[in-house]
Amino acid sequence: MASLGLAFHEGLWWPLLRDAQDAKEAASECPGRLPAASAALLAKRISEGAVVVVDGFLSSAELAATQRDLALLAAMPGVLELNPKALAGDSSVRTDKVCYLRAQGDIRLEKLERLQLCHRLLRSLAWQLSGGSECEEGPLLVPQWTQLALYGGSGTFYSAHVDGFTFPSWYCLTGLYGLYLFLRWGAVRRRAVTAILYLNTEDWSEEYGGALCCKAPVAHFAMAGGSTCDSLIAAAPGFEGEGGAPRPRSEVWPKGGRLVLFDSQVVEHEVCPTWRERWALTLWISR
Ligand SMILES: O=C(O)CCC(=O)C(=O)O
Ligand SMILES: [Fe+2]
Repeated sequence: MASLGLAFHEGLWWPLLRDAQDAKEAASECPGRLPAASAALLAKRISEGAVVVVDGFLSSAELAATQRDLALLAAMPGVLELNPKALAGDSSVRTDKVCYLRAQGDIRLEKLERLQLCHRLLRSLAWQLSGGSECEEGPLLVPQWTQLALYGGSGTFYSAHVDGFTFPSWYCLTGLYGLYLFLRWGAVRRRAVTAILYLNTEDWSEEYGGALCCKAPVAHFAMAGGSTCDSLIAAAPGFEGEGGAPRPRSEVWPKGGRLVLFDSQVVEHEVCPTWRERWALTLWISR
């Protein structure tokens, strides 16, 4: 019983989602930036299993100001730590450094207004993606925290994985152990949409490596008139994979200001070895 309790408490659910907000509440701090008319299309593409890419989600000026914030943050001693897996002694899965940013009471963010804006913009996406109403599959839940990851430029990587975890139907036959796992993976099980905002140079070169490689087709858009636009334009013709065989592998370069969205339970992805510093701010929208 004690280990069940521990699984529940330590097992991601309590620490990670206890103070999550519903989508509407999370968006109340910051108006969503996606053009309202396009948000439904993006949600549809995500539900079809595509990796949605939106270029120009941040303007060049916002990106430059955010990069200044990142330099300040990186200079704060002990703020970026090795990721939890590597800290626990396993560096075979991922080698990035991370810092978890929280919406409230995070003094590190107090003076970093642009980074705060990025955090809020990500947190406002759930309400936009659900079309400003509750989703059929249940309301979306927005954690208070985002993950800021720094991949150093020495071949840092994150091997292939899926962000969520769906329990196979037979797992209930495993009895108490199944219940333990169910609780242990509580928050991961509840991840719905992964939202990543890249904070690197806009002209990221392929030589730098660091692609987000996905086993999924890409649906590519750009903000039509900069980050205050009222519509999205399809940056690549249509939905790659639509009508034909889905592309088995897509490479998404971590260009600054680019937003990437995908179904956390479905899309297998990896960060290929990076030869330049690579920053990514991630939110796992849950349910
Ligand atoms: O930074 C990226 O492009 C993806 C990172 C990732 O897959 C993760 O943190 O789960
Ligand atoms: Fe991931």
